[in-house]
Amino acid sequence: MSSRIAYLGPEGTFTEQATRQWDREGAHELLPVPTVPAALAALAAGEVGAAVVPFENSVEGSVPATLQALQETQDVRIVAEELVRVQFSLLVRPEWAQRPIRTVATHPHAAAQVRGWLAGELPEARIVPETSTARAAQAVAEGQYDAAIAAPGAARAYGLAEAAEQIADREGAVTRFVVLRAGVPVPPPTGADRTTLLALIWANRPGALLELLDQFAVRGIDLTRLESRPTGEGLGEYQFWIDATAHLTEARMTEALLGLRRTCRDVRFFGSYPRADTRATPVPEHADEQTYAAAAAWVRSLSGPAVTSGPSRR
Ligand SMILES: O=C(O)C(=O)Cc1ccccc1
Repeated sequence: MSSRIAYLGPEGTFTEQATRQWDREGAHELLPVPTVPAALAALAAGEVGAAVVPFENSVEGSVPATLQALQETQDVRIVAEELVRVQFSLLVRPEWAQRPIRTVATHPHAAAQVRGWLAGELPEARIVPETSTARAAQAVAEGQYDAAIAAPGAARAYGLAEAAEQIADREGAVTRFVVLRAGVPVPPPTGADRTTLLALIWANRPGALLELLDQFAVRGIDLTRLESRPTGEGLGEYQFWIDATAHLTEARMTEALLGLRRTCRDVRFFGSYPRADTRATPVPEHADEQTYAAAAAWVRSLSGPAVTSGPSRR
């Protein structure tokens, strides 16, 4: 398998920062690709061993292009996640610093996070969506637009000047990136793990969403993201992306998956992997491994000679 890593490029994206953070030792060759589907295609073709894509932002929510591309893939697993603090600068060609800014290019997720600043400072400018913030910076260097909104590092990569720094409407935004691989086993549990699922519920079934949520609620599993996305099959046909803070091999998660599989039209498993913040979510006593094991032992014991009292919990 290739040891190269594809990432949403070109050079200078936030995704590159996430990729370097994951490839701490710089052991892998990094391959910038223009779009998320291109990263997944390189993975499927075996041209790279892993792909890093933006997934979710603390201000703007999920990255729809990533969810869409993942919905269309087969056999891709999330094996890790990385968190990157994002900061945005307005980049211009140095020789153009005094010219009026009529066009500003950036990634839609970045545009959404600087909307207030743009409305105040450049109310007349046309905002042009690009495939990434660094692609926007590169296009400014090529003369296609007057300015780009990108990471400060993109200024260095493309010889641009920072006309304004720290322009996000909300400070401290964090983006979550996922590392994808194909045909690999699930990494072992660490005690602070996340599982990503896509569940397709039966349409026109009252209570179907409540039933889905109940699979987690009764087993003491905390959800960190729940997102409805259209299936594309027709109005009212929805599927749900779920991030749950438990590992596939934990009894409470295994049982929740059994429940989902029984009650949903389809369930796709996108992986169990360590949480980047390494924060372990407390497990309620009724849902921890020992309690599940004790309960299972009790059920097994029932087929033997009559028991006079129930088990103690531990
Ligand atoms: O375009 C980039 O630099 C990306 O990596 C995608 C992105 C865009 C805006 C916020 C976070 C990630």
